[in-house]
Amino acid sequence: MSIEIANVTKRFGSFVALDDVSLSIPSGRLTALLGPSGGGKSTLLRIIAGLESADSGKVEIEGVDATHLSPQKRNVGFVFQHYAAFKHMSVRRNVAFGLEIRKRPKDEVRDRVNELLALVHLEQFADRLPAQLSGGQRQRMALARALAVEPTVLLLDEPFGALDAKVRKELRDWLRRLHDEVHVTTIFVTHDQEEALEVADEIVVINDGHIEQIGTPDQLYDEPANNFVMRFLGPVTQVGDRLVRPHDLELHTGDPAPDAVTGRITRITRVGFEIRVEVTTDDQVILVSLTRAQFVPLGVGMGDTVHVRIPAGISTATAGRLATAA
Ligand SMILES: Nc1ncnc2c1ncn2[C@@H]1O[C@H](COP(=O)(O)OP(=O)(O)OP(=O)(O)O)[C@@H](O)[C@H]1O
Repeated sequence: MSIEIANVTKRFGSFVALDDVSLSIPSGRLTALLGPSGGGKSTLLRIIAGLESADSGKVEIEGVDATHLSPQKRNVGFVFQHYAAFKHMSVRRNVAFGLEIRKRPKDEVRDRVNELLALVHLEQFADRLPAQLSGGQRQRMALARALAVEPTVLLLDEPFGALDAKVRKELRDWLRRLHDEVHVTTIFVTHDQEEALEVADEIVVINDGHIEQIGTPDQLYDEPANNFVMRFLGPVTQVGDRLVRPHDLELHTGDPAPDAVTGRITRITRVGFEIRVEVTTDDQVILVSLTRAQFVPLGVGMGDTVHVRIPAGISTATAGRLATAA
């Protein structure tokens, strides 16, 4: 285990930002801290970095008690949402900075910087100033700079948060590939469930100062520990007293299956490859998500009567607890 967090509590005045949090983060993995705004993700990351100190509890990094170590002594690299580069220095010099202040030999610095610029695909921009880069390129430079000093742990706080959706997506894929190449233990904060599901080996869901669940993307998605995780990880809809994912539902016409509920189609929306069908029953509105290939053969339209059922083996939640459909 690379990072051990034991019983960490952090208060700001009377507000409890982290409440007795314990967590093991494995070496060499890409771990996401995921949760809603204000839940405590950044505070936890800053405590690992040494930028904030816990009121109680312990932080261990690679077997060393880091609880009272300064950030410089923890050998961590950071990248934040708005990365502060040295504006008057070229990309190359920005990346070299950490090595130069450590007085590493010139040849070694040059070779390492070239290697890092290649890794983040910025070789051709080495002599530009940071202001001459796009937002995505600047965040890649920030990552190269953080990696230059070979940190034990790389900490990323919403590193792509300020970028537009398309660039975010590209950088996400790129971060995953980069991590597969360098394998440095990486922790990144995000409030975007899709980003966490796509990139992380392991996800820690943090809400209201405590951990709701830790698991792989599949575990969280398929076996959410509670309603909060189920709702946070993806869309849900309610059928009777059960929460279920809209794309897990089945729609049929004709005679209703014994376990189906019946309603009328009150809305049909097409979003890319997905068809969202709203079915209104006597007492609820159910959202069903189908592919075009599933929807077209049904031959249904607005106002038609349809039956909705939860197929066997689908993970559902009831108010307050989890159940699996029989
Ligand atoms: N220096 C501080 N002084 C007072 N309150 C703080 C301070 N830093 C954080 N908080 C509070 O602690 C709570 C947790 O903040 P934190 O930044 O860890 O949340 P987060 O999960 O990272 O949210 P976001 O995604 O919005 O950054 C918030 O309610 C925040 O207002």
